[in-house]
Amino acid sequence: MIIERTKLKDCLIIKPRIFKDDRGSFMETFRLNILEEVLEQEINFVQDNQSTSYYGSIRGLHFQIGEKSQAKLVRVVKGEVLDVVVDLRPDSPTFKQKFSYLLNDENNHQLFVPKGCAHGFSCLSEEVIFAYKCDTYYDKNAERGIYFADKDLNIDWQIPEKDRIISEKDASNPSLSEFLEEI
Ligand SMILES: Cc1cn([C@H]2C[C@H](O)[C@@H](COP(=O)(O)OP(=O)(O)O[C@H]3O[C@H](C)C(=O)[C@H](O)[C@H]3O)O2)c(=O)[nH]c1=O
Repeated sequence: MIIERTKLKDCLIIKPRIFKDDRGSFMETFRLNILEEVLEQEINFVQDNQSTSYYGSIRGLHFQIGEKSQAKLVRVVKGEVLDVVVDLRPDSPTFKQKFSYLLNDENNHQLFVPKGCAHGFSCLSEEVIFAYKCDTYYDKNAERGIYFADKDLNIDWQIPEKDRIISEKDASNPSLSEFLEEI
């Protein structure tokens, strides 16, 4: 398992070692000690999630606030996504910067999304099974979102406008500047 840093502090790319033979393949998808060693902090994942998305779906940009802020370890079990992380940590040198990365069932890479960041992904393949760990339980009251097509973030989700599938909730998220005015 190789862990690489990204331009966002503590946002990591995890590259599992894949063992292939005539039967198929094997990989370790999670090793707490390796992650904690790189992050130099304890991680206590408490909840696993899984979603299925169809081509054109864009889920995000989501995060939980305050004590309910979540770190996530995200991966694609099937298909391909463009995964996007936005740094919302005011004290971070990359505050308001984004990081995008392709996750798919070929490279089997994963992303560690640190607390204080918004997260989302676009479904680039016909169907995606997306699985991830969270270090804080879901709390609907602490859930916030930023508009996926925020003009300042200018994220290229790689989905033509006519093909996009967005939830009503996500279509009505505030812009980044509107959210920052509230905090
Ligand atoms: C996240 C979550 C949702 N739910 C319920 C709430 C809704 O009734 C239903 C669908 O929720 P939502 O539309 O928020 O699901 P996503 O759009 O996939 O949300 C996720 O999308 C992006 C990619 C993220 O990074 C977040 O982890 C998460 O917000 O599941 C739960 O019961 N528990 C949960 O932990």
